[in-house]
Amino acid sequence: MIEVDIKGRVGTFSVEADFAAPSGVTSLFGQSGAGKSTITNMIAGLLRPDKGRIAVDGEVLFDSARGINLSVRKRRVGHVFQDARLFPHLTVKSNLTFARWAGRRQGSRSVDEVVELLGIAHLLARKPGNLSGGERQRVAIGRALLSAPRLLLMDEPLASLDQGRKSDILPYLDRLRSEAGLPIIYVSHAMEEVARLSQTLVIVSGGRIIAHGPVADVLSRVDLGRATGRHEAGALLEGHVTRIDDTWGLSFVDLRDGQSMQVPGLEAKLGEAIRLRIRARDVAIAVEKPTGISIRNLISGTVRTITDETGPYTEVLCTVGKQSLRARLTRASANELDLKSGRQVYLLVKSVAIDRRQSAPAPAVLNGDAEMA
Ligand SMILES: Nc1ncnc2c1ncn2[C@@H]1O[C@H](COP(=O)(O)OP(=O)(O)OP(=O)(O)O)[C@@H](O)[C@H]1O
Repeated sequence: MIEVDIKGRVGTFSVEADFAAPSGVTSLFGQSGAGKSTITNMIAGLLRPDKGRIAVDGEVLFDSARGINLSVRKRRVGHVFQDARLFPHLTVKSNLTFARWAGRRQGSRSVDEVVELLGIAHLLARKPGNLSGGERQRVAIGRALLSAPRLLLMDEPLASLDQGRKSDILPYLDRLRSEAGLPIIYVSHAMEEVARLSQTLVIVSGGRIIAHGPVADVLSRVDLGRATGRHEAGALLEGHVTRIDDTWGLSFVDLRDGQSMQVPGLEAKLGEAIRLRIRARDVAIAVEKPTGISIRNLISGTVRTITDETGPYTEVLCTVGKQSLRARLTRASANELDLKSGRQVYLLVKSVAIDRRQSAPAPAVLNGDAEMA
């Protein structure tokens, strides 16, 4: 459990952050300059808040009322930055073992375990200058893990990588989330990463927390508009792979309400829990079941809300079983179909719109609903 309730400033910029998150990955998401790094630097002990309290798993790192302000070292926060910040003159192995020594305490993980977790065994003899950006970041994550942290703080760890390298490293982050067994704060302004990795989402804007909670709940909030980015806005659906059709390369993912989605090219095993991110702009709505159509996913749902916008677009939030889907339509279409709260509709999702980057193993628990584990 991470508990943050702080007020502070850097220069003329003030932050006020109050959120609590259960274990797992908590993402801080916001536009550039929103205050994400300022908040994380306060958690790490690199900046001092004016007042408040920060605790991780009941261990108090900062409490102005009680005069507690642990040093950076005593906080035991493993910090991974956008640039890997490895020692250039040391080999990968020495970078890793140095971290273990510098942590001055025996962590629960051995170097071998961390090397295996991050797939960096073949890099041990090399120096950072001879690694790709993605490899360097994996070593940096390994180094942070070996310093025996109680919290892992990752500040835009993929921001300096191109799309290909990002896709290479994301599966390691999925593994890290499920196997590292420590709370992770993940800072990003890439919705794709945040939606894939997080259990808890914290939206930062203008130095304030404007929303926080289970990631699927926050992403289904159409009122957050600009703060979550309209172009990338979407919802999460979770389910298990119930059937794999090798002939057509399709996996069937149940939506826990008797319906299923067909996803192409999914590298998942039968029975595996999967999280799918469906962007609002990839969803269309029909008020009657369409026939003679190439779209394979016709999901039945109920309109919950429609945003009241003045521009050409509107967003329609629909309930699908216990989950939500968002559709971005023109206001003219929504008006023509007479969409209203409570109306039964069909949500049309092109299978090709759900690409592999958008589909990932589901974290252990979403929405705190044990049934979804
Ligand atoms: N040392 C500083 N002195 C004065 N102002 C600062 C300092 N550090 C950051 N700021 C300002 O505080 C605001 C928040 O910066 P911060 O780095 O926390 O944002 P961010 O959300 O992490 O952005 P990005 O995604 O671009 O890294 C910005 O307006 C920034 O210019």
